[in-house]
Amino acid sequence: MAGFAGRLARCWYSGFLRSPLQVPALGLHVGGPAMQTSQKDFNNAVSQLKLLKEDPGNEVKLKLYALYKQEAARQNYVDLVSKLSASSESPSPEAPAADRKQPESDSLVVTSGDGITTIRLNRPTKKNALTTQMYHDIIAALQAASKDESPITVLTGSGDYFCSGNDLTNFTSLPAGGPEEMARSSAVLLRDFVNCFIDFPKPLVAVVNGPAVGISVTILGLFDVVYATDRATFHTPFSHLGQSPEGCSSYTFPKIMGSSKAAEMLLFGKKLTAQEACAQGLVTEVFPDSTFQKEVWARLKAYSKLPPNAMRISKQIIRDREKEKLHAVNAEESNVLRERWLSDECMNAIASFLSRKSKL
Ligand SMILES: CCCCC/C=C/CC(=O)SCCNC(=O)CCNC(=O)[C@H](O)C(C)(C)COP(=O)(O)OP(=O)(O)OC[C@H]1O[C@@H](n2cnc3c(N)ncnc32)[C@H](O)[C@@H]1OP(=O)(O)O
Repeated sequence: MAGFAGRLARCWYSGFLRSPLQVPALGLHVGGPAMQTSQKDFNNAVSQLKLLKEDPGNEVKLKLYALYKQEAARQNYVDLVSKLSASSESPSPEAPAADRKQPESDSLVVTSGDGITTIRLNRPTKKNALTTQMYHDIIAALQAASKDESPITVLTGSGDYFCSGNDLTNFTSLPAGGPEEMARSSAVLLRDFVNCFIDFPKPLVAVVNGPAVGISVTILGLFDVVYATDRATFHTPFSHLGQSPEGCSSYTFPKIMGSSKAAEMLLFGKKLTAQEACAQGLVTEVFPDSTFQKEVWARLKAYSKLPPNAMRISKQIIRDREKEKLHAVNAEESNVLRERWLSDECMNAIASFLSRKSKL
């Protein structure tokens, strides 16, 4: 395990040295004197760090990484304020649901309107990669949506991606219990997250606005309807990452598309186009990107006027006999992944992505 911690520490350190200029908003003075470091001071400090002859050790590197993250938090602050200013200039037709506890982070936006509750992944600069906080927020949003007034619930993304899957930097926040504790708590969170989709009682629709990767693809087997832009692709590169299938895909994908097509995706990471995913039954319908939003939302608004109890009960009849099986599959997949996350294959793949050596 020391090897893993060392590898990640090296990644963090090299990432920090590599990307000082990716830290924006340094000139913004939002606090007291201690916050008033100028861009020049910061750049000087980074240059000095690069000149150090001796490795400052893991403890110092972790401190540097934490400070670097604080600067990233300032950027989030600026992004949020500009988003608030933008939304006060152009009011959206959808309103945040008043009776709903809003997500902890602005990386998830939940709105309700026209009989539809929309859960929007809102981290476009990171291709909507799912942070640990986002998993918690999605769980809370689904729980609230299961009880709200809207007959239909939608999951979609902001920007050009639907979602690039699990945020690979989630694995760098090692808790006191080390990698084993990180793997254990991630497996519990994964299981709880997927259970919410298995148990969701109303029509659940994915509006796939762009490429989808990893867990954002596998959970689609638990949705009732999946609409995709023709720009979308569907990619589950688990073997490339030393990982294994989740989201009940080891069960739903063979059922939906047959075992050999499922194996090509889940074992070999074959990326499907939207048309291929539709031909194989994972996607309900594909729309041209130019009319995607207009056509899909018009259709969903019409569907949301159907009697809600009839839709719920029909979903129950379709899905309920599978629930027990799905819960068992989810538990098994989460346990297997817990082991996988501690494997050399997985650690090397994550370290390689974080040090920018690899991309899908
Ligand atoms: C509770 C835990 C549950 C865990 C469940 C497990 C799930 C398994 C999976 O989901 S496996 C899938 C994991 N995802 C990936 O491996 C995708 C990694 N990302 C990429 O390969 C590429 O970023 C891309 C192909 C998605 C997009 O490439 P493109 O060139 O178009 O864009 P950039 O690479 O420049 O991306 C923009 C910035 O976004 C960061 N980013 C994108 N995806 C992720 C991600 N999954 N994790 C962390 N960061 C991601 C990327 O690093 C860029 O950041 P930067 O601007 O700071 O450089």
